Amino acid sequence: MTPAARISAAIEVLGDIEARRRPATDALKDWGLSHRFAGSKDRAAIASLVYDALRRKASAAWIMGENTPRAVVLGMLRLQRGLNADAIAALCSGDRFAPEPLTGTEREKLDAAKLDDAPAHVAADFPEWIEPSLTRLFGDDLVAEMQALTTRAPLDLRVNTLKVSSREEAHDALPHLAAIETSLSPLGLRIMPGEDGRGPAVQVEPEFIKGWIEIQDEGSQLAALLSGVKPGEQVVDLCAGGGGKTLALAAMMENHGQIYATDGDARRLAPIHDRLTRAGVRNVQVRTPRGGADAVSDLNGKIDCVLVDAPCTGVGTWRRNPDAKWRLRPGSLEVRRKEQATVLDRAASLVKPGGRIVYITCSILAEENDEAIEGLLERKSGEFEIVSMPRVLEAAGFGRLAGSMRATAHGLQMTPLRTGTDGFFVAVLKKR
Ligand SMILES: C[S@@+](CC[C@H](N)C(=O)[O-])C[C@H]1O[C@@H](n2cnc3c(N)ncnc32)[C@H](O)[C@@H]1O
Repeated sequence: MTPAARISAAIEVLGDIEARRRPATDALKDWGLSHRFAGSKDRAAIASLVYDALRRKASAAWIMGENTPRAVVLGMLRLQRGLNADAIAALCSGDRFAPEPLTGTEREKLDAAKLDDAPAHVAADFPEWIEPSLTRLFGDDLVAEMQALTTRAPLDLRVNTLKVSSREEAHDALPHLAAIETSLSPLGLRIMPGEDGRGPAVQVEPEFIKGWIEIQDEGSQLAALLSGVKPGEQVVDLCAGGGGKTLALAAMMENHGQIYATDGDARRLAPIHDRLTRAGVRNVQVRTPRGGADAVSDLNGKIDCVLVDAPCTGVGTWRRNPDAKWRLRPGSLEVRRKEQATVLDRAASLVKPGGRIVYITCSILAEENDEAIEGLLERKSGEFEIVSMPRVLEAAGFGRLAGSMRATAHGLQMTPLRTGTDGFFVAVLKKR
């Protein structure tokens, strides 16, 4: 397919996403099924155009003065890909499979491409209704912070110290990935996205299959490291899901002590078994819930550290899932908040006196971060105290990071702008 034909395809897919209000992955999959002639490079290029258009949907529509899929794709080519009006006109030739030629107005709009008067939620591409929450967190940095969340995310790897002695060893074994060492996590390797937005297929690397490396955002690595878990501790990973954090905790504990990994949804736990084996983890008991029964009821009051990697809106991962932001609704935030209260209450009964709850979300919304913590403190009046973030950072050996992370009322906020990671929140509560 020509570059112009790929743009036509991206406009078509975007139209499908809008018309049927469906996730981008589904629309792209359907497009691929009905256009079997398109090769894998074409599909990847089209997906990349669609995701970039979703990243800049509001600002692209603003500069074009209309909200059609064509306008959004054209505006994105200008704003996100940096093409000038001439380059875009050359692509829109009207030839077979190419988009129709630019109208005079489109050309003028692309030439001007002005966002100066755009309101913050347009200039930085987020739903207007979350602006009050974001303003409370970011203040004057609102636009810069949210614009950083419209960029493409790198692919981060965590080096598994149960299998490799050092990050350097893994790095040296994978020179063709052109990875760089992450600056904050001592275990991270970072692969920048390619021109077309694609990353390498890390899962086929022999080192991945041997368990030397895991795919994990640097922010997620840091969140696990800030838990400060140590060899010999009793730990519950209450929302373990596919086990991303569980694996990181097991490596920190050097396979000593015990991690109980569970999740409210048994299906989410399914991949964890293979991942534990591949990573050489031997200190994890997977507790799969059955028939609605609590899988860790025997552990009440016995646990040193309960990790709550809470269900959340995932606003902090919008670089990777840009269509999720346009589907976020107040109702879904409310549902997540109730789930967060449930998991925090469950964690509160598992932790022993003197033990701690480490609360993590991949969100930047105060409603599911500081406010979730405030909710627990109120419900369990006097039982818990916040561990101050300088202490958490010092204890985990990360005192030097205090300046890069944003301190909130009760925890720490990582963001693409401040830490170059996904937007992660971490708070630590100690049981008195
Ligand atoms: C952010 S995901 C976990 C990701 C995982 N820890 C990782 O690092 O790969 C949140 C998880 O919370 C689980 N969850 C939701 N409500 C829950 C509940 N009441 N009890 C336990 N887990 C729950 C979801 O099924 C989901 O797997």
